[in-house]
Amino acid sequence: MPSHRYRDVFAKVPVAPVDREWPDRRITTAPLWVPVDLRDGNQALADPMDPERKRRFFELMVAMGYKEIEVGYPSASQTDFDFVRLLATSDLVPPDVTIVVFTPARPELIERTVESIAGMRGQVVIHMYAATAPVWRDVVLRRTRDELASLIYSGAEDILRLAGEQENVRFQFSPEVYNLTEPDYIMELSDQLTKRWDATPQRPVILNLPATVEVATPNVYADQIEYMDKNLPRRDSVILSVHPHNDRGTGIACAELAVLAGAQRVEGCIFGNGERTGNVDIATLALNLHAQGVDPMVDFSAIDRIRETVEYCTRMPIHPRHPYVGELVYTAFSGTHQDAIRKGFAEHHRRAVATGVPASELAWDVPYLPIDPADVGRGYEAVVRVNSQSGKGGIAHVLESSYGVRMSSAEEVEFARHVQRHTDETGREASAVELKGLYEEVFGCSN
Ligand SMILES: CC(=O)SCCNC(=O)CCNC(=O)[C@H](O)C(C)(C)COP(=O)(O)OP(=O)(O)OC[C@H]1O[C@@H](n2cnc3c(N)ncnc32)[C@H](O)[C@@H]1OP(=O)(O)O
Ligand SMILES: CC(C)C(=O)C(=O)O
Repeated sequence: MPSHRYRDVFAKVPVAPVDREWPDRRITTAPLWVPVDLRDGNQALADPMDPERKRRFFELMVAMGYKEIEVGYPSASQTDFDFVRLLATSDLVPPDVTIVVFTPARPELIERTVESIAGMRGQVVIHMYAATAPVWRDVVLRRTRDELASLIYSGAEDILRLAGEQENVRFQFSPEVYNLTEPDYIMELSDQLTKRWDATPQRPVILNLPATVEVATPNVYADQIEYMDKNLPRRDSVILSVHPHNDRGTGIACAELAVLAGAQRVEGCIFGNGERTGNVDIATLALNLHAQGVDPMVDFSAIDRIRETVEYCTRMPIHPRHPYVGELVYTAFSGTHQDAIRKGFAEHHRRAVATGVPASELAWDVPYLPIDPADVGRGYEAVVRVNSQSGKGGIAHVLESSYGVRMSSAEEVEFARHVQRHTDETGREASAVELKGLYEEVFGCSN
């Protein structure tokens, strides 16, 4: 492998030293989640969402309780523009939901973006971006630092001129590929933008710091965020936001460490659609909080319905091992896992009876299941499934939970031998019905 062709992040950009505090902190409240499925997710699809899909996805996000939603790139396509117009002219947006529209720093596209939000009654954020990292400056935009800064300030002034008088409008800036941009440059841009946009605690500016392409271990991103948190001018008038992608497969860790490091707002996609390996998965982030006893402030109690809508709108299936939502994530095939789960369930129900606390409210300590599948609307039928990797505990659990069949310890051992022979022969999973048939063959009746 020609690994010598690549350099680590430290060879590409100065990472400012920070007296880091994030490793000692804990997350005790949910950040503000901002789903960008209708923009960053949408732009990565082979077939972008049609109006009906956009609307269905938007309604899903509102129903789940998201309070700020990026709804599109209105200057990109008529579909995007029309969708924002639909939101501006209908009652689809509840009063407590803020709409975000996305634009590059190009005057004609800013104008079109502002046109799209005319008449919007609720809160709106105009989100302007420009790539600030050296390779993008030199190769893509072909501008020096100063020239690019002028382009950004000019975009900021255009936005202010066209929409600054609208009291329901706030401003956001994203230095694209923040994680590869010099910190002093971001500091300078941020200082100028918060000054020009007149950021105040009442009308804060959102500074969104994207890991547009993941390039380093998550601790480096956390340091980069904590540095901004500690050094940004007008910090109390800035909402510090992050936007991790998942190129190294560590988008979740980047987002979590960034929140520890001071990020107040997290952009991502539900189940992680997005450019290349995706945006950070804000469903996993939310349910990670839930699993630590922190209210995620969004509702995943019917996760399969959410999955169906997301799959329909993106036309992409969700992997069976996807955290919290995958078909197999609450299922054990292997014997010792099944045995532990079975004992864990029994103990859980014993404690429920002993304490009088309903099983659905009782503290959860069932081995191998980080959360109770019922919290996300899953049943228990699929928790234990049987194949040649299974053992007597799991087999007994399936028979008991599906048919109320209880075996003695000796019967469990004997029956497991028969099942093992059967699954070894077939090489497949044995369903509950098959197990019942086998049981009747072996013991001659169903008790
Ligand atoms: C990290 C992100 O996710 S960024 C968002 C990416 N999303 C999308 O691109 C989806 C929607 N985009 C589009 O529909 C189109 O790209 C449009 C309508 C915005 C622009 O289309 P076109 O005018 O045809 O330009 P094109 O797509 O080739 O973009 C490249 C031009 O934009 C310029 N540009 C790129 N980013 C920015 C920016 N943030 N601000 C200002 N100019 C920019 C480039 O320098 C280039 O200009 P040049 O042609 O003078 O060299
Ligand atoms: C411009 C920002 C928000 C973005 O989409 C990215 O950098 O990935």
